[in-house]
Amino acid sequence: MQADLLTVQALGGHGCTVVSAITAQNSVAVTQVQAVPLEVLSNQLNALASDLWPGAVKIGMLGDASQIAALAEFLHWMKQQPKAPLIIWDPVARASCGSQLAALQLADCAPLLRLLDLITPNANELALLTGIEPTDATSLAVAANVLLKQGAGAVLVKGGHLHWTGEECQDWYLSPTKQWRFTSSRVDTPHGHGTGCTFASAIATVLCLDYPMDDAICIAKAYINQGLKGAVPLGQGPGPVAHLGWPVRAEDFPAFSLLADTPWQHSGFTPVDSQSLGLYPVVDSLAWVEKLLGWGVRTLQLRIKQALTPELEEQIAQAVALGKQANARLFINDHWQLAIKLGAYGVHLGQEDLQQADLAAIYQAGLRLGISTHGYAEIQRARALKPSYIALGHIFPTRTKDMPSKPQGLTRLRHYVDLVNGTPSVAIGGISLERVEAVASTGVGSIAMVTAITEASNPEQVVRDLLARWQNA
Ligand SMILES: Cc1ncc(COP(=O)(O)OP(=O)(O)O)c(N)n1
Ligand SMILES: Cc1ncsc1CCOP(=O)(O)O
Ligand SMILES: [Mg+2]
Repeated sequence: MQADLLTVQALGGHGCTVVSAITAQNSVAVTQVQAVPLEVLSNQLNALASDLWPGAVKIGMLGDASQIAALAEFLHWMKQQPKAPLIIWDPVARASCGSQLAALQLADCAPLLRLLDLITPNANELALLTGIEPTDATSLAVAANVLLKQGAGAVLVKGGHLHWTGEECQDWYLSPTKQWRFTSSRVDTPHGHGTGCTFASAIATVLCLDYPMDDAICIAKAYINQGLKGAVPLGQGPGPVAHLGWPVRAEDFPAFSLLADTPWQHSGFTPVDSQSLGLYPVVDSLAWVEKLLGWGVRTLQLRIKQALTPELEEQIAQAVALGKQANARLFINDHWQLAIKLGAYGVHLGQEDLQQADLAAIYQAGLRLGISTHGYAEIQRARALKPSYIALGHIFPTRTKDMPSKPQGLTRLRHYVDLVNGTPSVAIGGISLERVEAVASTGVGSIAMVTAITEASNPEQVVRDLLARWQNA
């Protein structure tokens, strides 16, 4: 519980606690576990809920089956209220010193499982709950599915005890619609007391700060990695994981992939010839490409959201020829086959496009590749592909495209610029002339935009002003 509160505090949340059991424990052993009476449990829950409604509830060890039932009843009520909290359960069975803390029986847990947005068992807890040892990817998925069938929204199997993954620590996220893997190198330290609680509390806190689940897990994992690297011995057993604030070092973040992604080793897409791509208009016609090149633009994108037709091919062919003549960096959006066929400078692909496109063909053809991202996890997925640039968006509200994600804002953009760690970066979404200096101050290498140019009453003047402002920013 101390680890929970330190984590919530360090990541910018405010934590309140409900004690389910009093334990006598130190870094070496747990010598007593005494569940509190049900009345005491429910009085604590009511006291907090009537005062400070939570954005998320993180549950740790529960004393016995009657507590699980009482808590489930309370959370069921909470879930029906207007601002239902997210509920995350770290089903603690053992302390990190090895002592048994609680027995976990699936039948007892069923009323709670169906209320969960996320459950975060390690390999032992998953096996205790489901009776299935996760000895490989298949058995892990079968075991996780047992919990999903009980109604849990998602299962994150923590990789600390998944020894078959070798030097890698892999955390597996499975929900009815999403399957992800978060991979880090194992941190070699005996000091990891409180790691499980810290991880789940970090996820809960970051979700409360309005990050999506994939980002919350990514940030929580980076928080754990930096905390393990910074852990020092205190007491005679494993020292506590350190609480070092919002993670910012790229090396602490896990790799992120969809389970459907095919691993692929290569030395990196052809680089762009400048760390800073500068002004990057995104337009939907050959006529715009021609005008922009004439006004001095040297990075641009042809984004025609249309199926492949001979007319489209002709437009793209002419745009590629114009781009070459002007020695410009012309990226083709989505239509990677045509881009390869016509020898374009580069291709821009989004996260969904990555699943359809033949990346190896783009790589072998020597085309540059830009990838869209909308947060920490997608940036990590993109980084693993070693693209020519990474686009970060959408920074401000945009009318140009329906975005499933929320605007990122400048603070997150600053963090993302650190995370891309040297890969050229592009900011996109709602960027206008007035916002150039603020966006440039984040250190991002380029500003991409649509309507600030295409809907301007004097686009040529706006482009010339944008070029000048970027130069001076
Ligand atoms: C520079 C840049 N950033 C992001 C996008 C968006 O790409 P994507 O997510 O694939 O969406 P569509 O543009 O295809 O609708 C982009 N095109 N360019
Ligand atoms: C294609 C795209 N991808 C993310 S935001 C965006 C549109 C940006 O348009 P605008 O500059 O008009 O906000
Ligand atoms: Mg696309």
